[in-house]
Amino acid sequence: MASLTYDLTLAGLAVGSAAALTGIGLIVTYRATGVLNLAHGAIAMVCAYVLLQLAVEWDWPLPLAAAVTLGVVAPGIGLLLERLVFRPLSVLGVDPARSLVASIGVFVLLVGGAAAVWGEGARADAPELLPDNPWTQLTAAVLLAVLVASVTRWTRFGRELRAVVDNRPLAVLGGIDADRVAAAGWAFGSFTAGLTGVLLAPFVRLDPYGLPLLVVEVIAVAVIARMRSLPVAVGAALAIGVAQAQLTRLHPRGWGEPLLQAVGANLFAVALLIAALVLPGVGAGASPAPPAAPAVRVPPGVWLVAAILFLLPLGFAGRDLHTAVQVPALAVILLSLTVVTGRGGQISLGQAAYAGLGALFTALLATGRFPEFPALPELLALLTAVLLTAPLGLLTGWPAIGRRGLALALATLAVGVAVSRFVFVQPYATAGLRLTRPEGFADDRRYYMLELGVLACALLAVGALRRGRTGRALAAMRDHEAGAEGAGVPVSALKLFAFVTGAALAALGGGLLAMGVRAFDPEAFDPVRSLLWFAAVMVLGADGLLAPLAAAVLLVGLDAGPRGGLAAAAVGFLAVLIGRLPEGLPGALRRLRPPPPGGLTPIPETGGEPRADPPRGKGGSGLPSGAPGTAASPRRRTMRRLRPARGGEPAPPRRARPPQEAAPRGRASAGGRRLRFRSGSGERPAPAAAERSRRFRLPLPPRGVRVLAPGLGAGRGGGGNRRAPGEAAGRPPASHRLVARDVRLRYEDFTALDGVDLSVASGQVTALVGANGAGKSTLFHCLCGTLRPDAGRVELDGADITRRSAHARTRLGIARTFQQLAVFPSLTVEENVRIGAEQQRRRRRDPAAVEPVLRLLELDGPIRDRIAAGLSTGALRRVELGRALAGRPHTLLLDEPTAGLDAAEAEALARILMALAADGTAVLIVEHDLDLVARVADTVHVMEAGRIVR
Ligand SMILES: Nc1ncnc2c1ncn2[C@@H]1O[C@H](COP(=O)(O)OP(=O)(O)OP(=O)(O)O)[C@@H](O)[C@H]1O
Repeated sequence: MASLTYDLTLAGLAVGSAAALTGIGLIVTYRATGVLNLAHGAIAMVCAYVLLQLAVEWDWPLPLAAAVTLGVVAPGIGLLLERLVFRPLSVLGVDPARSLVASIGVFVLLVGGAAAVWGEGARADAPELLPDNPWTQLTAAVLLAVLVASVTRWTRFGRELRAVVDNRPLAVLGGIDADRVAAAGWAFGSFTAGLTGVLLAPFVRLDPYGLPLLVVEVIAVAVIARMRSLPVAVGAALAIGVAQAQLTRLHPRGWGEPLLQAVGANLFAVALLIAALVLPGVGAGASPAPPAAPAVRVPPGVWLVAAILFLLPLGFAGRDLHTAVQVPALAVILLSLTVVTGRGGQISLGQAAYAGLGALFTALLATGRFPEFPALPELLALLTAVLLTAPLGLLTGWPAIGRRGLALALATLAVGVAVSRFVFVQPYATAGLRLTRPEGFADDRRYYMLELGVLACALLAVGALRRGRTGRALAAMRDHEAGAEGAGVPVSALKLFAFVTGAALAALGGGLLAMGVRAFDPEAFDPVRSLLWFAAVMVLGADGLLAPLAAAVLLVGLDAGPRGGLAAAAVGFLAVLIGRLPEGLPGALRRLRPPPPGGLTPIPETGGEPRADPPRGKGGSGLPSGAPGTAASPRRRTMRRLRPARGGEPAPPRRARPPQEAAPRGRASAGGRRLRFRSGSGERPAPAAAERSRRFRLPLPPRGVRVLAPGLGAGRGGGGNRRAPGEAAGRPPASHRLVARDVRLRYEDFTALDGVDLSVASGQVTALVGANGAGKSTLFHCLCGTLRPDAGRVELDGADITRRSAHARTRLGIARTFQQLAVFPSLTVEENVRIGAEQQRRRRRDPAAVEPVLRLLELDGPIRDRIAAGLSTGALRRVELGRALAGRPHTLLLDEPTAGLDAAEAEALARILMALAADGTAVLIVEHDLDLVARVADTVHVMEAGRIVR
C-alpha cells in the first residue's frame, strides 16, 4: 500500500509540475502585461506539434528540435503576440475586456490553425523530451519558479517589472521601457507554455482541442494564487496533482463512485470552478464587456437578402443540404449571446454548456431513457428541455451579479468546463445517444424548413425584446451599470433574466442541432465551442440580429470544407484584430461609408452641438492627438468618458482607496467660513468653447415660472399637471423628507463618516459643501443606496430605507445624478430619458413624462434621436438630469452637477434647481462651486473630516 501511495504521489507530482509551469507562465504574463492569457494552452499545443513536426516528421535530433521549439518558436510566438496583438491594444488604451476577447481570438486562431495544418485527429507519437520521471519535471518546475522569483526580486529587470505592474504610466514617466518589459513577459510566458506542451504531449491526447482545454483548466492555480504569488501557484498545482492521483484509490460503493471518479479525473476543473466562483474575482475592476456599437437599424433590403440566402439551401440536396441543416440551429444558439453579451454586456464563455444540456435533455426525453417517464414526442421533448435548461442559466447568472470582466469570464468558463466534464462524459451521454426528428420533418428539407420557422420566431422574439423596455434596460446595464441602477433598473434581476433567457435560447438551438444530426455528440458542445462562438459573435457585431446569422453561416460553411479548423482560424484572426475594430466588423464597415444624414451617427464637430473640450493631460499614446482612430480622437474620447470609470462610480471598493482627482483649488467663503475648495472637477472652457456653449446651453426657465413639480407640472413643455401618487391635483404636493441619522462609515481603518445627521426636505435646495475628502460623496452614496453605512439609518418620511438598494430607492422617488457622467452612450437621447420614466414602479411609471422633460431641457429637437456618444458635456448633463426627472422624483440628489459646465450652463442649471424646489421637490446638491451654492441653496451644510460641522 505504501508503495502504491508513493507511486501515486509521484504520478501526481508529475501532473502538478506541468500545472505549476503553466501557473508560473500565466502569472508572469499577467503581472507584466495585465492580460490573462487564455491562449496559454493553445500555445502549448502548437509547440507540442512543432516539436513533433521537427523531431518525428522531419527527423531532426531531439535535442536540436527541442532547442528550436523552446528557445525560438515558443518565445517567438509570445513576442509576435505582444507586438502584433497586445501592444496595439495597450497603446490604444483599450479596456481589459477587449484584451480578453483578443486572447480568446488567439486561442481560437491557434486551435483552428493547428487543425488546418496538422489535422483534427489525435497524435500518439509525440516525442518524450524528459524521461518519464516526475522528479525531473518537478525539479524543472521548482527551478523555474525560483529563477523567476530571484529575477523579480534581485535584478534590475525585476524592479522594472514590479514598477510597470504597480503603475505603468508612472513607470514610463520614470524612464522604464514598459513595452520591453511586456515583451519579456510574453516571451517568458510562451516559453513556459511551450515547456508545458512538450512535457504533457506524450502523456495526454495531442489534438488541437484537448491539450488547450486541459491547460485552460489549470488556470485554476493562477487564480488560487490571486495572479500574484508564485509559491502559492506551485504549491496549489502540486497539491491538486497529488490529490487527483490519490483519489483514484478510493472506490466508495453506490452512486458516490462515478461522482468520485469524475472528481478525481477532473480535479483541476473542480478547482477552477471553486476558485472562479468562491474566491473574490480576479480583475474585478474591469469593464463588463467590450462596449457594443450602437445598434443600427438594418435596412429591410439587407434582411431580404439574408432571408433569400437562408432559403437557398432548400434548393440543395444530399450532403450540402445535410450540412446546411446545422446553420439555423447554430444561429439560434448564437442568438443567445446577442442577448447575454451583445445587449446585456455580460461576458459568457459557457453557452456551449447550455446548448449541450438542451441537446442532451431533448435526446434523453425523446428516447425515453428514464424508465419512469414515457418517451416524449420530439417537439415536446425539445420544449421540455428548454424549460429544464432555462433555470440552469442561474449557474452563470448568479456569479454575474457580483462579477465583471475577467472574473465573470472565468466563472462562466469554469461552469462550462464543469458541465462538460461532469455531465457530458457520463455513460448515459456518451453511449451513442441517438434521436429522431419530429414526425413530418424527417427529411432534411422539411427539417430545415422547421428550423427556419423556429429561427424566425427566435429572431422576432429577441428583436421585440431589444426594442422594448427590457431591451433598453439591458443596454443601459451594459453601457453603465451604476447609471442603470441609479435610473431604477434592477440590475441583479436583469442579469439573471439575461442569463436565463440566454440559456433557454442556447438549449433550443442545441436541441435543434442534435435533432439535425440525429445524435447527441458531447464534442459538439465542448468548452472550446463556447470560446469560438463568443469570438465569432463579438467580431461580427454582438448587439445585432444579423451577427448570429452571419456567424452561423461562416462557422458551418468554412468547416464543411475538406480542411477542418478554417472557420476557427478565420474567426480567431478577426478577433485578434478586435482592438483595431472597436465596434467589430460591422463598425469597421460602417466607417467605410460616408455618415448618413441624421440617424444614429455621432454629431459632427461642426454641427449645432458643441463637443466637450479634450481632457487635458491624458493620452500619452505617442500618436497625434485627435488623429482619426487614435485614443485621443474625439469620438473615442467621448466614448471613454462615458464609460464608467473602473466599474462604475458608486459603491467604491471598500479596500482600494481611489486616487483623489487632481483639480484646481481656490478659496471662497460659504456661510461665513473660509473654505479650501475645488472649482468643480471640470475645467472652465476656453473662450471659444464658452462661445460655442452660449449657442447651445441649458435652457433658462423664465424667472418665477414653476418648471417642474414632483409630478412634472407646469413649465414651458406643459405636459399636463401630473403629481406624485397621492397628491391630488390642485393641492400642494405632498411633502417628503430624506433623513440621515447618525450615519457612520469606515473604509478599512479610515473613518469617512463619523455620525452624520442630515435632512433633505421638500421645497428646499439643501447644499453639502466641504473640502476634498471631507466625506460628501460618501454621504451622498449612503443616501442614494450605493453604499450601506456601518451604523446609523437612512429614512424616507420616517420609514427606514437603509437596506434598500439603489434602484429600489430610485423607484421610491429618490432620483440621482452622478459626479462622473453616467449616460448610456449607445442609446439615443430620448431612450436615455425614457429609461428614467419606464423603470419606475408601475404606479409611479408615466411614459408621458418623457416629452415635457425633453422639451424643458431642450432635448426635443433633432438631438433626441442622436446617440449619446459624441454629445458635449453640457448636453450630456442635461440628458442625465432629464433621465432623473423623467421618473417624477420627489427627491433629487445631485453630485457636483456643474462639473464640466460653463458659466452659462451652470447659471441655467441653478435656475432649474430653484424652480424645482419652488415646485416642491427636495433637492440636495454636493457642490464645490460656492457661488452657485450661495445663490440656490436654502440650507448649506459644511462637512469636515466626516462630520457636519455646521
Ligand atoms: N473606496 C474607498 N476606499 C478607501 N477610502 C475611500 C474610498 N472612497 C473614499 N475614500 C476616502 O474617504 C474620504 C472621503 O471621501 P469622499 O469621496 O466622500 O470625499 P468628498 O468630500 O466627496 O471629496 P471630493 O470633494 O474630492 O469628492 C477621503 O479621504 C477618501 O480618500
